[in-house]
Amino acid sequence: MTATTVRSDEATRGLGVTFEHVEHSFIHGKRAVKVLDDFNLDIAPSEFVSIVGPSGCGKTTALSMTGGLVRPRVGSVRLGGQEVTSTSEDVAFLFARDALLPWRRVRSNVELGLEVRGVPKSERRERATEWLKRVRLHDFAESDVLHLSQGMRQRVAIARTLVQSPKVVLMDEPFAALDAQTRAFQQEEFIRLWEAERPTVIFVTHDLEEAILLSDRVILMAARPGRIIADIKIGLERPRTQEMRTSSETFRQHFEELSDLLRKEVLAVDASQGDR
Ligand SMILES: Nc1ncnc2c1ncn2[C@@H]1O[C@H](COP(=O)(O)OP(=O)(O)OP(=O)(O)O)[C@@H](O)[C@H]1O
Repeated sequence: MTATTVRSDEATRGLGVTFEHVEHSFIHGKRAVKVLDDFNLDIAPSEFVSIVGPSGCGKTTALSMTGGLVRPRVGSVRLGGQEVTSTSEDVAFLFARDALLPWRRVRSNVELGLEVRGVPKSERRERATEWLKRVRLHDFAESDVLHLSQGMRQRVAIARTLVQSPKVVLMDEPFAALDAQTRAFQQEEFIRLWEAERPTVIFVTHDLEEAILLSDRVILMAARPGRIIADIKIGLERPRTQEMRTSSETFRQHFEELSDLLRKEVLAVDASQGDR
C-alpha cells in the first residue's frame, strides 16, 4: 500500500478539510497585518498533513480556523463540505502543553471530553479504560497526573483526544515539550494509534524530520503574508519507523528538498525584516 492509499473502511473515519481563497488579517495597534493570503488547501478524508514554515507565517491561525476558533475574513474553510462556523464535536485539538487538569486523576482526565458531551458514565469508563490500555497507562488510571513524567502526561492527553473518536485532529507542535528520546517514542506511538483509527490530521511543527516521518503530505508555508509555496507528497511506506530517518533514501531526499526551501524562506523573512 502506498503512503497516500486509504482503504475504504478507513476512509470513513476522517472528514475532508478545504480552505478556499482564505484571507485573514489581525489588527496590531492601528495596523491590519495580513496573516493569510489566498490560502487554498484540500485535505482528503483520513489524510495526515503537516504544515511547516517560518515562525509567524500563520500555521496556528490556519489550524484555529479548522477548529472554528477563528473565522476567515475572506474565503471559507469547510469540513466534510460544511462551512466551519463554530467549534465542532468532530474536531479535537492536541497541543504541546498537555493542559491536563491537576485535580483530576488520569482516568478522569481521559474522560473529560466525553463528560462535557454528556456521554453516560458507564460508557465513559469503558472507552477511557480501552484508551488507557492503548496508550499503555492502564496501571496508572487512578494516579495523580502530577506524578507522571512529561511523556506519560502527553500519552494521557493523546488518549483524552482520541477517546472522543474525532474525525479531525488538529495538532500544534504536540511533541515539542518532550526530550528527544521521548519525542521519538511518542511519534511512533501516535502514528500506530492513528493508523488504527485514521482521523484526518493537520499537524503543525517546526521539525521537518517529524513532519516527513508522520505525514502523507507536507505543506510548506511562506510568511508575510502566509501562503503555500510547496505541497509535497511523502513517498514513504507505512507503517513508518524511526529507522527511516537514517535508512531511507526517500526520507533523505524529502528532507533535503524541504530544508532547502525552508532555509530560503527564513532568509527571505529575515531580509524583509531588515528592510523595515
Ligand atoms: N489573536 C491574535 N491577535 C493578533 N495577532 C495575532 C493573533 N494570532 C496570531 N496573530 C499574529 O498572526 C501571525 C501568525 O501567527 P500564527 O500563530 O498563526 O503563526 P505560526 O506560523 O503558527 O507561528 P509560530 O510558528 O511562531 O507558532 C503572527 O504575526 C501573530 O503575531
